[in-house]
Amino acid sequence: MDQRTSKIVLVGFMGTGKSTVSRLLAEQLGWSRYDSDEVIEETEGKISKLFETYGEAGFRDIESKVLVSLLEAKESSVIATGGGCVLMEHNREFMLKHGFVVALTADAEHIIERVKSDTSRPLLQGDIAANVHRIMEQRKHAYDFAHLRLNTTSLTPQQAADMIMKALQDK
Ligand SMILES: Nc1ncnc2c1ncn2[C@@H]1O[C@H](COP(=O)(O)OP(=O)(O)O)[C@@H](O)[C@H]1O
Ligand SMILES: O=C(O)C1=C[C@@H](OP(=O)(O)O)[C@@H](O)[C@H](O)C1
Ligand SMILES: [Mg+2]
Repeated sequence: MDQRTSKIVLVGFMGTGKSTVSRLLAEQLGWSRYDSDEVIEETEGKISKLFETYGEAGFRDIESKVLVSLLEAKESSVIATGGGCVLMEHNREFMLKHGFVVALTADAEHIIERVKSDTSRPLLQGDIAANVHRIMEQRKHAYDFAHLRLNTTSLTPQQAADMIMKALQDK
């Protein structure tokens, strides 16, 4: 990890709490916070529209560019990524090089409960439960590369943030 600046990068499946926990962590650390999905929506438009117009591959290209720019910025920050950005090897390498990468996990049933009334994730629309199970199976090892894994199934977002803070102090 580049020692000139510090970055905490949260990765994990949709609904594991990356966006939520990143807010708490950034507040606790007094660091900036970025969420790649929010940056994309501010600069390029709604994620569902981007999937419609450019397909998933087009969205991934935009996402990778945003991720690289956030990781290269010379400031300490907490970065919440979208759940699929880990699918590109280059992104995984870049995250490991520039930050402390924390993978949030949760079991499928809790994830379904957390995301079922949210229509903002195009990959989950339709039969949300079936889509969660199918994509989780496809990505079952996708988050294994992280420096740290944290199962949030029975944690509140604050407890998850506290455990990440503790891991940083013990590092
Ligand atoms: N540890 C948790 N326990 C219960 N609900 C959670 C937890 N973390 C996040 N949530 C809720 O789950 C939903 C998805 O969280 P979010 O932070 O958007 O996940 P992600 O960014 O990983 O997709 C939100 O409604 C959030 O409030
Ligand atoms: O896992 C994925 O492929 C995606 C996750 C989403 O972000 P969250 O993980 O924050 O839900 C968002 O980037 C997009 O809908 C695609
Ligand atoms: Mg998110």
